[in-house]
Amino acid sequence: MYKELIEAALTARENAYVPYSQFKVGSAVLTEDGQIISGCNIENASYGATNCAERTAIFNAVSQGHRHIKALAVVGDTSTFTYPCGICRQVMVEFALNKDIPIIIVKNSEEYLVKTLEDILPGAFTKSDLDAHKGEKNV
Ligand SMILES: O=c1ccn([C@H]2C[C@H](O)[C@@H](CO)O2)c(=O)[nH]1
Ligand SMILES: [Zn+2]
Repeated sequence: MYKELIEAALTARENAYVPYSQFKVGSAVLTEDGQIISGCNIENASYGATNCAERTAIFNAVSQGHRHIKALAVVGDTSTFTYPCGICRQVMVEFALNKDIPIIIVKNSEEYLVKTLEDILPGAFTKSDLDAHKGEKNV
């Protein structure tokens, strides 16, 4: 079922720009209209400017006009499962169709785990928290 998304993440990993960590990561997202859009990690000599594969894939989708993702796959470069970092989890929440979308943690094309976004970032801070604040503010 997730085969195409996993293959897109594996292919995207080939373009990872990782001169500092040598740790290649690939990711792919499924858009609301069924497109698959991918991304890789892109490092920088100023390490903090590095962009993870998951955010590259999401930002790539958003910059092509998509506002909601229905699923995301991520694959690292080891014999273990690579989970998304905290910043990427928060960015996923911003653009996910809902908190139950599948996040597919891939080891290789045969071995993967399927979690939900709520599983990996329970009780996330969202736009609705800001909306609640606006409604309650009395200055
Ligand atoms: O889920 C992850 C975890 C790490 N990285 C990248 C960031 C950096 O380039 C390298 C090492 O942290 O891996 C990702 O792209 N996604
Ligand atoms: Zn990340």
